[in-house]
Amino acid sequence: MDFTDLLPNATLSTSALALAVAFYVMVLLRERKSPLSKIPTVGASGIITSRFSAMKAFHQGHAMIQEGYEKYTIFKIPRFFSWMVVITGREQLEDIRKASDDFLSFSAVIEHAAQLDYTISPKLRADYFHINVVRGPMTRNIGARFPELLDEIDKALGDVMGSTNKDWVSITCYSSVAHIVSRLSARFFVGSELSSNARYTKIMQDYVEHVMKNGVLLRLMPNWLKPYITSGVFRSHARLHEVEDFLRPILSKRLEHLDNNSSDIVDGPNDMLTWLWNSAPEAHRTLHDVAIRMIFLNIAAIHTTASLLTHVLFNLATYTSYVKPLREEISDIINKEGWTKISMEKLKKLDSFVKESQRLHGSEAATVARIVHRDYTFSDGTLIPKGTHIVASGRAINHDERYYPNPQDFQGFRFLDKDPLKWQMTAINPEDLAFGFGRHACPGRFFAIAEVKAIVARLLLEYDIRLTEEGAGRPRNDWFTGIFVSPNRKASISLRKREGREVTQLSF
Ligand code: HEM
Repeated sequence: MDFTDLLPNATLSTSALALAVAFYVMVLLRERKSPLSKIPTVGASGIITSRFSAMKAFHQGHAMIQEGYEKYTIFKIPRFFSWMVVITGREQLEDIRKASDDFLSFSAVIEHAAQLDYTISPKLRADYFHINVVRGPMTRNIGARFPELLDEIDKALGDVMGSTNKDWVSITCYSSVAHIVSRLSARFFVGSELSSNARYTKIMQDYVEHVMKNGVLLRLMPNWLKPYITSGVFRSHARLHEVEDFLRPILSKRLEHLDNNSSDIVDGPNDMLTWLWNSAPEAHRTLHDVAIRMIFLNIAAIHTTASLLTHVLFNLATYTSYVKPLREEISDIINKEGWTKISMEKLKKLDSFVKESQRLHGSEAATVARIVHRDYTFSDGTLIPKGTHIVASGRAINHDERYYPNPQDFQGFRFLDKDPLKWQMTAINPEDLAFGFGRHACPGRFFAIAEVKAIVARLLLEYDIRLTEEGAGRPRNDWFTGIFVSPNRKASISLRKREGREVTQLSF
């Protein structure tokens, strides 16, 4: 072969190399100029090396956030396509609390992370009136509808335990609990017709997986491809139509009783379907609008509550010495006051036990997530450019010795004698970010906590509890994309009706 044959190829390779170098220099200059370059990095910060750190963060993001928390007040970690800026302190949280949505947006985080335009519907973000429904009528009606929740708990526990009520029954904890919570949401949101429908509760239960997992994959695709993949492969439209088919006949019946002047549903059942319809601006009074909001609220409600409840049950089964004092408190209050929302609020030991479970095991590595819509400057002068993801180091704060002595110990009654305004489950507090902070702090927390306490109280009075694999210790948590914590989904607990014996394995 003549050496000159290689020349065109060599010229091509040299041009490609020159282009790559030019691109590298351009990115380098842009990154150097970015205000983010002034913020310390955990992991590598080079253009190429930070990609390796991003890979590490995908598995170990929680450990990197812990490392940054111990060294800095503000830092960044690399994610695959962007930097994640992590704040650690009370002052920065106060800044976030004061900042308007024009600067720091929470809804943009959810829309982006879960690709809601594709996984549910672009109409969802046209109006967020459903958030006010949770803050208003939903929260106001917990007490009035508490007897129905109790009825649903008993039915759902019956599903999980089957007809056997003798000796230890082993249940896969997370899936069983998700089934119970999904039934309760369906009952409170639409009524017993759908809470007893296993297909409906399963669709709602599976929606979280759909938006979280498929949302991650959609983020990697170009926009033109997303509609085809979401519809053809991820079945987004089919799922939505199924929910609409469930809601259509129920809504139609309610629409037979419209107020002539306002087109509000009058005399309808006091539930989410009615509240959503009556709160919707005229342009959003459609089956589609109600269905997509029902789905969104189920996504917000089911996995979060089921995860907390699973942590609580793992802890009851692990730290069994708490069972007796908790049972005594529950019996005492229920005997005096009966089963009401108010009596749940009086269960102070249970409140502390649930909160400690959330603190030690359930807290997310990154909470209070916001996307910067307009360049934003924290009060210490740190400038964060538009488009950046900001989070707070929730888990590291929850495991900080300064706020929680012996933070790695499980102390079920840690919060019992502390100021309830700051330390009861429903309180929002910069030293515990489990329900977020500021204007977007979780509005569903009052419902979630009443629900968790009622399920645990009912369960403790009726059943004994233990780990199925007694010698193995508390089941280890799992991590999703390095920063989202989940209780072990496969682990079992065993329950025994408080009289009788016989062994069965049940799973949902
Ligand atoms: C243990 C259960 C729950 C946990 C741990 C939890 C946690 C959270 C967190 C961390 C946020 C973000 C707050 C922020 O970034 O500042 C949030 C927001 C939200 N949660 Fe919950 N949540 C739970 C249960 C529920 C329930 C039962 C509902 C009822 C529908 C609900 C509805 C919402 C809604 C609508 C938002 C968005 C608020 C907004 O955009 O302003 N959550 N939740």
